Amino acid sequence: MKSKGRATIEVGADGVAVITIINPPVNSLSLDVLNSLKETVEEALRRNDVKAVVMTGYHGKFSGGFDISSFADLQQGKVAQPKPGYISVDMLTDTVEASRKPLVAAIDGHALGGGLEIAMCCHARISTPNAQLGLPELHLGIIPGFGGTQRLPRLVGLAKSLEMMLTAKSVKGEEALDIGLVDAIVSPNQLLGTARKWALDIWERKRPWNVASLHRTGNIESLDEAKEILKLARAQALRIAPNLYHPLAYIDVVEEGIVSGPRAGLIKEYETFELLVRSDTCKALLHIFFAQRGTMKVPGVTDLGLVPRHLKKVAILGGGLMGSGIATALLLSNYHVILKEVNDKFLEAGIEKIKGNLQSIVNKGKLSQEKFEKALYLLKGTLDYESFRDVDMVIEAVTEDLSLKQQIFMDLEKYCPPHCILASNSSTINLKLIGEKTKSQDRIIGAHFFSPAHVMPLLEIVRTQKTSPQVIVDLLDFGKKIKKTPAVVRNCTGFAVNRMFFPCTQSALLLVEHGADLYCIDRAFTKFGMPMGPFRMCDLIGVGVAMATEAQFVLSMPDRIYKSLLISLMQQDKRLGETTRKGFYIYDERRKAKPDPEIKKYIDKAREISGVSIDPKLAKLSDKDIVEMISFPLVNEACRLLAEGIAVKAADLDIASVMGMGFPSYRGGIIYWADTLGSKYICSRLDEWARMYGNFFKPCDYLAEKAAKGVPLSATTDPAKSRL
Ligand SMILES: C[C@H](O)CC(=O)SCCNC(=O)CCNC(=O)[C@H](O)C(C)(C)COP(=O)(O)OP(=O)(O)OC[C@H]1O[C@@H](n2cnc3c(N)ncnc32)[C@H](O)[C@@H]1OP(=O)(O)O
Repeated sequence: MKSKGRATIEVGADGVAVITIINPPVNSLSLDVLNSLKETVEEALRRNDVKAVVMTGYHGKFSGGFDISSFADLQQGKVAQPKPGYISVDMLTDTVEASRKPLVAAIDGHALGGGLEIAMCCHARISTPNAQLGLPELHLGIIPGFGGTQRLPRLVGLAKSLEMMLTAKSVKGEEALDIGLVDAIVSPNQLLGTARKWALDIWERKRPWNVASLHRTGNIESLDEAKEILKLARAQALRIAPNLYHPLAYIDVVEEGIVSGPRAGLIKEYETFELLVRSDTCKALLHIFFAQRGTMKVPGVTDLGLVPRHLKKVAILGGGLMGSGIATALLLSNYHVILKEVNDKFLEAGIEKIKGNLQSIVNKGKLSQEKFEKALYLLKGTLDYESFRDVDMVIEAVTEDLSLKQQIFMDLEKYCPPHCILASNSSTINLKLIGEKTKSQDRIIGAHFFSPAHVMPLLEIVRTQKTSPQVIVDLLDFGKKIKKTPAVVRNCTGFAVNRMFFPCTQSALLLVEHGADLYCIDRAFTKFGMPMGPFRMCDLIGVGVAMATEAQFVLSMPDRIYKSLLISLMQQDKRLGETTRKGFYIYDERRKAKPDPEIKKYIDKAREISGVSIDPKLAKLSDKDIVEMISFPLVNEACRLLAEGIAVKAADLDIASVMGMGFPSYRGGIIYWADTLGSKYICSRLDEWARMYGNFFKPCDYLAEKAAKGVPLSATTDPAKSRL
């Protein structure tokens, strides 16, 4: 059983008490820890042999913030503070911050959320250069609840604090020093010593007693300026996340502190926190938090005690959009990369794309020139397999052509060392077919990236029945190292993400051919929270890719394909999407999409050929109906993935939908969202549409069964029965 978290106190001969927060792995602030922290601070303040206090975290980690796993108890009202705002006001403000003995925070590792809020109550903060300090609460659908909304603006200024909180981004030690969040940075081995001395210096008046963070005014803007900044922040929050309430609630709380004083701000912060922690948004985002970490746990694989091997050198086959994006991601994580192309021209183009990707990161100020050059130094181009003799992994990223891929895997088997992992970035083709002509099936695996590969957060890891657990463990570790969230799924055509996404496009085509407006569909989808609608997405990936994907699905799921000729008619006229500046939309030179009235011509023709008649109801669909008619087929396919054991946990599909398709995280992912609507409702609507528009909408057995029993879709199969 996990031991209780606690805080310990150790008083040195110098009169400094070191209070250590202990709750591995991230020293989160459970109620046990907070109670113990209060007791140790009170002890330090009481004891005559204590002059000053240093607060730190166990094992080089200050604190990852309030214990997120206890949020469920808060939501269910199982725990409550002894009185409103007790932790924030009584404990942190009136005990820690108001203490007459100086407290200094010694920060290494993470000081996030409640962790940073406690540090901000101290009278000085010393940090290491690599420490990460931030208030990421908005990512969880809440606002800081331990005074962060009031202290951060007063320490670093309103504008910077809004930037940090609204983006939920942390800053490292150096930047924290620049903006006034910490008072000094030192190396980890000097941290405690420096913090002790700093605390004693304050006690001995060798350093000034800083005004408490809550009452500082030096860095905060004037009232007029502050109001202007808050107005801009509200506009920005509405633009970025129009469906979300909590960023606006957070701005209101900050404003309350500025207009009515920090104490009033603390009270409003408490009230707002209590409200938000019970919101659907918070529940969905908490689900995503744990689901994301859960992807690293693959039953029957990660519980075998295997240690991931160190992959040093990786070869990438193909320098196109995907290959160059993958290479960029690897170079940024310090992997040696060999890029192979078929001729000089393509190789040069691939290398140029990689340089362009890296340069754009430099231009955004997120990569130094030195690191840019280091990344390029790690890259080698080649036209043959000679340099593949010592690679640890190859990622094939050539076009979706089965026979080409089969030939490549046969070649790889000849040239690569026996330990080398043979990965394919195929987005749709069944891996069993790709590796069919080799004897290396135990080391063949899918490493499916999403475009742009150096930006998109998901790595879909596809295992066949023969892929060895060691190779899966290696890929999970590799995914984490290149800062992707891995999701392990079973092999099939389209794997999880594309298999779920395909019915979305199909359903959109069906609706349009039956009379719905294409642009209304895309608009309803983006209002729902998707980054773009299915037609805009089709233009982005290109009509050619959409056709190739469809060809694969026509073979693997012929019984539930909606046959539309719309895309092939567009292809015949070279309306290939964004690249040709004409697809479902037309594009200006800055790639801004505009509806094109000409598209009606293609829709009419497709309708005429397939003999579909217009259903006038579809021209007047509400946004809600559009979203459901497009998304429920997706839910249906997700259910098939669970029934077939392609995904072992419903939560993995939530992550795959959020990180691979841009499904809004604040809706908790596809299955979580579906469960908020109820399996019965979804099944009945699909049934209704199946009667009206055909088998494409027919609910699968898994969905029908859950609906009949009235149980959630996430109540998955017996894992033992799953094929994983
Ligand atoms: C009142 C306050 O204002 C409210 C708050 O403080 S809300 C909390 C704010 N803090 C956060 O949002 C930080 C969340 N945590 C993180 O971002 C990352 O875990 C981290 C950067 C601290 C560490 O990252 P990393 O080293 O990659 O470890 P990671 O795999 O994420 O986490 C390790 C384990 O700690 C758990 N964990 C991380 N932060 C936690 C937290 N705040 N509470 C409880 N558990 C936490 C994870 O669930 C995971 O558990 P598992 O091993 O059982 O899956």
